[in-house]
Amino acid sequence: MSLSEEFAGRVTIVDHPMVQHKLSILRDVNTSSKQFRELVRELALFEGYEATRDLPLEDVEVTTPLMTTTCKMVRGKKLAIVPILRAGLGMVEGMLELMPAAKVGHLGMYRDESTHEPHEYYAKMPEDIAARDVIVVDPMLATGGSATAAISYLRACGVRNLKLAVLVAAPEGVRAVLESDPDVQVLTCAIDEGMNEACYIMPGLGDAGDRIFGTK
Ligand SMILES: O=P(O)(O)OC[C@H]1O[C@H](OP(=O)(O)OP(=O)(O)O)[C@H](O)[C@@H]1O
Ligand SMILES: O=c1cc[nH]c(=O)[nH]1
Ligand SMILES: [Mg+2]
Repeated sequence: MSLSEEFAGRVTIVDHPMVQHKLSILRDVNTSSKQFRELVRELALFEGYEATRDLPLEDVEVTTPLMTTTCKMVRGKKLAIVPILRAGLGMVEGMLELMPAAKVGHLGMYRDESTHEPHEYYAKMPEDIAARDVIVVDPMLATGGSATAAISYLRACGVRNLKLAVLVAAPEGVRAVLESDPDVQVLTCAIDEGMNEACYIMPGLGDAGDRIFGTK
C-alpha cells in the first residue's frame, strides 16, 4: 500500500508535469545556485496553489461592464507561512506571491551532522499565530525530525490548521510526520526512494540550504 493510500487525504503529491520538469532541473548537480533559488520559488508557488485548494469562498457582487453578477472570492482566512531556516526561506517568496496577506513566522533549526537530531536556534511567530492557518515550508523532509519538531512547536503555540509543504521527501520522513500528529497534512512534489547512511534523501538533490545559499 502506498503512503498516499495508507494516510488517505493527508498526503498530496504535487506532480503536475511542469512541477516534475522543474524538479528534475532542481535535482541536477550542475544547476547553479541562482537557478536553484528561482526553481525553489516557482515550485513553492505551485505547492501553495495546491495547499490553498480548500480555502473557503464567499459570494460577492461584481459589476462587469455589462451587468451585476454574483462571483466568488476567498473569504478573509488568516494565513501564515512558517519557513524552517535556512532552506525553508527559499520557499517563502513563491508562497507570498500567491498569498500576499499571509504573515511569516521563522523557525531556525539545523540537523546535527552525526546524530541527525534537529536543534532549534530561533523562533519568531506572528502574535496571532494561533488564529491562523499555517503552512510550514522546507524543501527537504528526510528523517522528519525537523518537521516533527516544527509541528510540535506550532501545536504548542495553539495552531489548529497545519500543513507541511516540502519539495522532496523520504518515505520515512512522511511517515514520521503523519504518525507524530493526527491532523497535519503533507504536500510534496516527490517521495523518493529513501535515505543514505548520512540521512540524505536518495536520489534527492543534496543539501538544499547549501545549494540555495551557495555555502558549499
Ligand atoms: O527531516 P530531517 O532529517 O530533519 O532533515 C531535513 C532538514 O535538514 C535540512 O536542514 P539543515 O539541517 O541542513 O539546515 P539548513 O537549512 O540550515 O541547511 C532541511 O532543510 C530540513 O530542515
Ligand atoms: O537530503 C537532504 C536531507 C536533509 N537536508 C537536505 O538539505 N537534504
Ligand atoms: Mg542544510
